[in-house]
Amino acid sequence: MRTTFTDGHVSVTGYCSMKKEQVVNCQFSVWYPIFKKHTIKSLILPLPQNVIDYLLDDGTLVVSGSDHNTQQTHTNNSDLDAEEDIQWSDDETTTTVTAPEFPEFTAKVLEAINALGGRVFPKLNWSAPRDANWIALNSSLQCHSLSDIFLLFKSSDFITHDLTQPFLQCSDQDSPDPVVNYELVLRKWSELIPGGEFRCFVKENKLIAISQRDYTQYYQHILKQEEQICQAIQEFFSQHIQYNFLDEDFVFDVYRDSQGRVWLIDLNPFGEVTDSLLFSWNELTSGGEIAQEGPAFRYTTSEVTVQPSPCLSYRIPRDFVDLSTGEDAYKLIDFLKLKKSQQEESEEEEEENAAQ
Ligand SMILES: Nc1ncnc2c1ncn2[C@@H]1O[C@H](COP(=O)(O)OP(=O)(O)OP(=O)(O)O)[C@@H](O)[C@H]1O
Ligand SMILES: [Mg+2]
Repeated sequence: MRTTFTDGHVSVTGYCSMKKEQVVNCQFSVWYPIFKKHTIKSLILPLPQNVIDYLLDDGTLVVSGSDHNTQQTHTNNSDLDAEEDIQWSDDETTTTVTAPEFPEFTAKVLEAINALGGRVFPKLNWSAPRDANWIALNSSLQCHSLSDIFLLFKSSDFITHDLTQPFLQCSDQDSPDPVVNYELVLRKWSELIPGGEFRCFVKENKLIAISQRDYTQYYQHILKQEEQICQAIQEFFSQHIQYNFLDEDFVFDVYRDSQGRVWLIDLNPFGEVTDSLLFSWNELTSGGEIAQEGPAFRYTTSEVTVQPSPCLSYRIPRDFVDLSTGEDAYKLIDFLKLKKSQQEESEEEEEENAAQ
């Protein structure tokens, strides 16, 4: 969920009157228990306040490597003979940048990651850090440790949006903001083929529209199987989703796997915080041509309309910008250190694998 979307769609506000309650209902921990059987296995961990504070503190991007078993050096002077140790001193006083440690939380997260098979997709109450995948060593949202998760979360505007202004675009601004209990959502990593993902718009409990999710690409199979796809999604909706959610207006995302089985991926508020993809919010709310008979189904039909990836515009590395303006050298240093330790670790793994 986010406030702005720089994908060429014109963002016009005021089409729908999304309420704070609707946003509350779309939190992962609200919908997951209802639709557990039809979605990817996930675990929810409450986020302690000190972890929230750390995620919001953009003074330093310090990511602890302690759960990686790498020897990060937060040192006293006696260790300084190690070649790689750098001490940042500020005249007489020595400042050592220390990554905060959250031993209890780290243990819980690692346990959850292991229970989910060692590789997870992380989210907060609403959003995944999709705008930050470029920063990860593997350029993916796949995480193996808490430091992988922290690096993505601290680099993501979508995550900051969840933490600071989840009710920004709601029409009932005069009412007090509902209390949000922040949660770390860990989902079992699943190799989803982007061409199998669709976004479905539900208004007054009626499925009115379906859009290809990755609309920047042309997928021939969608064109070929238009009927079957639309049919499978409609059946999934009427059998498992319709009337089972707390709201009558919402947006749900599905994945149709290679066997044709449909899975629920996410639930989103029916409103402009949710990207309307190949529709416009005006169309979806005005009740015009859409959904006279069954849902309208839209997908990209040729290479000609292929557009650049919507998240490209998020890829300006904030840390480099800050460094260039001289505001915070530590950020870049920590970032580079982290990259280095991850690199070394993956090299070690490779060596171990090679040795076996
Ligand atoms: N468990 C998973 N394993 C691997 N990839 C996943 C997993 N869950 C989701 N994804 C991928 O990440 C994308 C984004 O996931 P999700 O919809 O949960 O994020 P979001 O922040 O709610 O996105 P949006 O802002 O579009 O609603 C999905 O379209 C899918 O491609
Ligand atoms: Mg979503």
